Amino acid sequence: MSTFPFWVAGKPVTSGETVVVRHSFDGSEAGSHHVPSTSDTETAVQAAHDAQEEFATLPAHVRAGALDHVSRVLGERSEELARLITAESGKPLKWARGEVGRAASTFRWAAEEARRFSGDLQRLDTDPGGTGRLALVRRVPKGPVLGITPFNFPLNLVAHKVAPAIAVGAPIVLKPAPATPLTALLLGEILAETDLPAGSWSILPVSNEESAKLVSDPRLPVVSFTGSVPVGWGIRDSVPRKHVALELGGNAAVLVCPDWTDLDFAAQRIATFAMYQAGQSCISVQRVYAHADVYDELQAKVLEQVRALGTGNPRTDGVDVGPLINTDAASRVESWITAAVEAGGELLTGGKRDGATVEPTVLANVPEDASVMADEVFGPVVSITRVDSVEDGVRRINDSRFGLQAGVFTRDLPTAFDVSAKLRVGGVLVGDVPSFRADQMPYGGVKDSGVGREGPASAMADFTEERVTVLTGLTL
Ligand SMILES: NC(=O)c1ccc[n+]([C@@H]2O[C@H](COP(=O)([O-])OP(=O)(O)OC[C@H]3O[C@@H](n4cnc5c(N)ncnc54)[C@H](O)[C@@H]3O)[C@@H](O)[C@H]2O)c1
Repeated sequence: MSTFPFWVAGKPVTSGETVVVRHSFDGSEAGSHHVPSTSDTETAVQAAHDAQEEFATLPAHVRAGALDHVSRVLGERSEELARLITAESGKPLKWARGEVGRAASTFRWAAEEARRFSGDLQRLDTDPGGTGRLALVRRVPKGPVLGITPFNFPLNLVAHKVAPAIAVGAPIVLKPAPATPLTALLLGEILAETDLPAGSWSILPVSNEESAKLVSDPRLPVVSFTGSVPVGWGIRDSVPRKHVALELGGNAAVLVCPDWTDLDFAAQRIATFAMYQAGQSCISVQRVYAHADVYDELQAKVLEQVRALGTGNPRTDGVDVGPLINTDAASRVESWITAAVEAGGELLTGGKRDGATVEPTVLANVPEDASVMADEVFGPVVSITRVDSVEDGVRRINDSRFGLQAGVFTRDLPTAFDVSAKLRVGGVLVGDVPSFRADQMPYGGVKDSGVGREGPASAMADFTEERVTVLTGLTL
């Protein structure tokens, strides 16, 4: 098993202290890493601060070239990366392979955006006082970025912090999740092959306490956080004068309208994306509202699909549903299922736990205030509820403190527009489940689910601000 160095100002660093990362399925060793000391962290932050000007003025083609290199090597080393993701996160191999492909695409899109990222030219003589004046509006980095990432996508969510920061020339200090830091540290090897300036990137697998100190460090004025709701909003509240973007959790819902006839397709999508990654995705399908006209047939088909999923060792090809990140998480999910049944919900399949693995579970007609409905399950559990009208479904989806994405199965265009106008979420998928994200589109939530949008173009806008240069005495 490898022992990974951490990265300070683009250089690999080892220390006297190492930590072992274990596989949640069987406790085997996934690898280990060196732990940064306080002085390593200080060196990384100061280097980011000192690198600002050099990085911001580096030609765009150099930044884009570095991003293209990372994208290409991610593709070349995809199997090695996928196996490491599986080892440290328990994610089934097929999903881990998909994640590497997504990360390669994120770096590639960031490279393309870096090439077209530019400013604006405004003539100011539209008012008499502006005669002979021209404004050059450039976007410049707000300053070094602190990126903090969760355990569930150890590579792609790291890519969503690192790639846009490089694209705009903002130094980044990346703090990966304690449960899954190894893939980010392996990405460091690939970043180190580029000729990005020293100080432009560091990867520090530090504790939550050290992470909180980084949050309050004034040399890192931008915080881009993906993770849980309480930690995210706690960070934002603790540093009101910083620019803090939050990509947080949800209890994503699907509405199946009475006109939708392809219930096999809807059931297959619902089953797959309720259970993929054992439900540990911020846009896993958690709540399904099905119109009474289609409810019985849909429920039967979802059950059939869920029962057909392959569960077990995530390292085995063909396994769809593996363990949760640890036994504590699985116990919590199990207790929420029990509470839902005690509150009157019907357990249609699943419900049992073995170590960190929870059986794919389908519940029906659970009261809206049960945790499996109202909170974020982050486990392989989906609840199906009968509704009498599309309006009732929209009302129930909106009656949530979260608002990340939602799905609506309809082929009726006016209904699609009406529902997507009324749903209070960051994104609506028409004809599909909400568990879709592409790098070209803005991605993020409202309400407790966060603030700000990601995707290379959106994050690049978020990491920068406008700076105006007014040229005077010109013939326009
Ligand atoms: N919206 C999105 O794009 C998105 C994507 C994936 C995951 N998530 C959410 O992430 C959550 C699961 O991830 P998790 O359990 O790793 O989340 P978490 O909040 O426990 O941890 C996220 C990161 O924050 C760090 N951290 C924890 N306490 C901190 C503190 N006080 N100060 C600074 N840093 C601190 C952790 O070490 C980790 O790196 C779920 O809620 C999920 O919905 C959201």
